[in-house]
Amino acid sequence: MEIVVIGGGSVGMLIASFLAEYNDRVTLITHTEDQARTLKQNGLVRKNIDGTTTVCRVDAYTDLSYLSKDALVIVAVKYGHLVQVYETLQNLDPAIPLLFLQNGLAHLEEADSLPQLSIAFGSCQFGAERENDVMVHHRGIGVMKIAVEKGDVHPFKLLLESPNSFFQVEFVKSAEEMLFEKAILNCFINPLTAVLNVTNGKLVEDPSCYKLLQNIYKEVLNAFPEEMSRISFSDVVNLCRRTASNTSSMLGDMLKSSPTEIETIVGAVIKRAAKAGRNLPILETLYLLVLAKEGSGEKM
Ligand SMILES: NC(=O)C1=CN([C@@H]2O[C@H](COP(=O)(O)OP(=O)(O)OC[C@H]3O[C@@H](n4cnc5c(N)ncnc54)[C@H](OP(=O)(O)O)[C@@H]3O)[C@@H](O)[C@H]2O)C=CC1
Ligand SMILES: CC(C)(CO)C(=O)C(=O)O
Repeated sequence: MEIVVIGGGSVGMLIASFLAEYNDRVTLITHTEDQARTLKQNGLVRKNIDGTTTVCRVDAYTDLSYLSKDALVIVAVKYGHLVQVYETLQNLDPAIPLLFLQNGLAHLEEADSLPQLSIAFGSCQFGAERENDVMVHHRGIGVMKIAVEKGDVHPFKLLLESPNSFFQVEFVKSAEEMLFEKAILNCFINPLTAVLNVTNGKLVEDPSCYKLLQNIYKEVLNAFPEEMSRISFSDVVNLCRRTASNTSSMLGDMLKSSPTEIETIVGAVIKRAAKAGRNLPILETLYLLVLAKEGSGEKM
């Protein structure tokens, strides 16, 4: 089966490189002709956690017009780019299975209304950082969780076949639960790293950041006692440690002066707390700080 990854950024390049290790029909859909051409010429280069380099062959295009009928399509663009991608997907064969890898909550309902019969959502607990058109750094080991929201689970099972222990996939039952838990984890890491301009590891190395993390944890625990029974404070600390050298995707956006995913991650969690009559004042402050920084257009 062909695997097509839309989005030649950090996550798209990283997973395409792992998938290409055991599937010789991996295609990346990039934004620019330049990136597609260089990828085809030079291959996709992954800088591994242990300092080694892996080069994989992938195909690359800027659109899906050539797509074969037996493809699995993985969407690895930022939330803000999904509107454009949805338009393309509307015109694809409904039999083509789709997997969405965005952080946040807003895309869950939106993607459900696409014509495709099999739709799954993923939650990536690894760190990835694109260096240039052909090179990506693997910045933290973590599983990719997948929940099949509708349709056939079978086409997604192919993702379980990776022989590489650094790329592990796990199936879970509820996409809603999985995405909410990941959004909560992102609420601890993404806005703080974006505001402070630090890597994920700094949040647990610096005593003041650590205290802030503890305070946010207490606040979120109070707002969502049931959901938080599945997320311990050590889960938060471990995610920071496992992705210590990563620039979070939100900080990455700030550094590029690109729109962040603050609404679909932190905004959505604050709204859900408000519905339950709970306030999240620390998180709301971070949310506003990110919005203010974004609005100022200041490059960090
Ligand atoms: N980076 C990380 O460590 C992690 C990220 N995530 C999540 O994964 C998702 C993707 O993030 P990330 O990979 O970091 O983002 P990036 O911005 O690095 O990558 C997204 C890529 O998609 C490209 N793109 C946008 N629209 C299209 C399109 N229509 N067709 C083809 N390519 C397109 C962008 O091109 P251009 O730059 O030209 O716009 C960019 O190269 C986000 O939701 C993020 O929150 C989850 C876990 C970890
Ligand atoms: C897993 C983590 C926190 C890695 O940085 C991430 O999801 C992100 O950067 O958006």
